[in-house]
Amino acid sequence: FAGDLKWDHKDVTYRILNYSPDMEASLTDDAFARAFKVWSDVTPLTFTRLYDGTADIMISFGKADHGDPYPFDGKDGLLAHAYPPGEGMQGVRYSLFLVAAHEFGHALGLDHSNIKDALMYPMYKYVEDFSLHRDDIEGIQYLY
Ligand SMILES: O=C(O)[C@@H](Cc1c[nH]c2ccccc12)NS(=O)(=O)c1ccc(-c2ccc(I)cc2)cc1
Ligand SMILES: [Zn+2]
Repeated sequence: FAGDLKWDHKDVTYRILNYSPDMEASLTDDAFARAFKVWSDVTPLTFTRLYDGTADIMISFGKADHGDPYPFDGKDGLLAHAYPPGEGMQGVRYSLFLVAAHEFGHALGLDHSNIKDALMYPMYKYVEDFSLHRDDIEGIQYLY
């Protein structure tokens, strides 16, 4: 995002408002906790989960039209997706952890990266043993 849109406090709170029917709640909680840890590992930020009231980051699963001007349009709602040329879906696997880590990067003020291997690259890419790219770390440490 343009400018330094960032949180003015380090102890950021989040609340999970609802769950997806396709995934066990405890797995979802764990994916989100691991996605926040990606960012707290490289900044002074802490992330605390709230169970009611208003948190800094309110997480909800939505489908197509979910009440904001950006209706989801992908098959599973969350992601817009275009497969590279070739037959079939080339074994596409979605990871809630990866998508959440990417989204939380935006929620912390990061825009997209033009480095293919960066978490903040605009195109989703499944990786087994994920780690932040230097560009992601430089971006978040510039802000916090
Ligand atoms: O990029 C996004 O977060 C959303 C919304 C969005 C579209 N353009 C911008 C520009 C700046 C911020 C957000 C968005 N677009 S999306 O098509 O739903 C999308 C979500 C996640 C990802 C993504 C997930 C995991 C990895 I690794 C890399 C990209 C790509 C695209
Ligand atoms: Zn993005």
